[in-house]
Amino acid sequence: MSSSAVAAMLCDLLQGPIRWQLVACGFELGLFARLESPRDGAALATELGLDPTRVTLVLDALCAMGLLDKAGGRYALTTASAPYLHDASPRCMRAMLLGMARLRHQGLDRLAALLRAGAAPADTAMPDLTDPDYWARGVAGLRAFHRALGAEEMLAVITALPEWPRLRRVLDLGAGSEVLGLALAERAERLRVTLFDLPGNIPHISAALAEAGAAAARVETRGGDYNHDALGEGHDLVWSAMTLYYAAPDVVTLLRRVRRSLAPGGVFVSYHEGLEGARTAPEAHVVGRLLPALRGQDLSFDRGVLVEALFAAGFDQVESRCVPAAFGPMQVDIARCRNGGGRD
Ligand SMILES: C[S@@+](CC[C@H](N)C(=O)[O-])C[C@H]1O[C@@H](n2cnc3c(N)ncnc32)[C@H](O)[C@@H]1O
Repeated sequence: MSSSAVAAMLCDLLQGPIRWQLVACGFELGLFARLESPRDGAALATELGLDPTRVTLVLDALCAMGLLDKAGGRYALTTASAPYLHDASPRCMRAMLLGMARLRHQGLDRLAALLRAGAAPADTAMPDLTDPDYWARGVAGLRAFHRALGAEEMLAVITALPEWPRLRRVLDLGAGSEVLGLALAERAERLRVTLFDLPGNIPHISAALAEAGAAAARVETRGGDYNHDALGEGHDLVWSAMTLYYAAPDVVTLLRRVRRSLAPGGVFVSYHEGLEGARTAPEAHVVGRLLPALRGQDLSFDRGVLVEALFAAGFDQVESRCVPAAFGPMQVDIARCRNGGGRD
């Protein structure tokens, strides 16, 4: 990076927290939900019991960010921002962004204190990512992520597989929500999809499936711990995205069980980050996941670790490539067995 680019980047850093707090404030006060059509800023403030002058300043700043339009003193969501900011939109990112902010920002204002020797201050304790209740609460956030952009990015990887036209049985390991499974079932009538997740998450996922359309009849849930409970068998595709961190006692053991759950000719696809440069890149993952890492949950995989684990688990063909994604580049590892099956 040139020195002038470094200077510009350092100046831009000052904007980041302000931009995020403006969006968080818009969600918290219900501003976005009231700006579907143009509204007078002062009238909106009065309706919400807020200070009209200060609300106008905030609305102007949201306009400056490109999230609102202002015309004749009236404010409204833009065509591009409305799907992500309006609560009634199926792609609203509210639950996702607020959940991710809790995970990624909590304790940020005490970063220096966290680096001192000794235990992290109790008041900045992070959620325990191995706690089943954490994920049950997180289904809403994951669903919002999947609806807004995640499922689309993942679907593109799956439908590009050479096996796609003949896939019938799919297992989504650590699914997080019903969104990807439903999108797959809607895309191809031949597909039967099993969503495997921790038991605490299943009622939330099943409830959403019960409200979904006809394709939901071909999507089933299975609650369990993928380290101990049966994964089923005869899968043409096992998909696992951003979940293998929780493999125990190690990832090779889980991947061996995944291989055995495949039908002859079946394929396993992993969608996880791959850190490079001695864990200094990509910036999106290294910086984005810093706070959890500082709490001792430095879970990101180094690039190549999962490829090695796949070979160790008995797969004999592994293709690996990097794809762009909203939260930073992701490594797609596609594993097959030449002997055509998952048997040892
Ligand atoms: C970061 S989320 C990823 C969700 C989704 N696959 C995605 O890519 O957005 C991790 C998921 O793995 C699930 N999970 C964690 N440990 C698990 C275990 N031992 N057995 C089954 N699922 C597990 C969590 O409940 C959560 O839904």
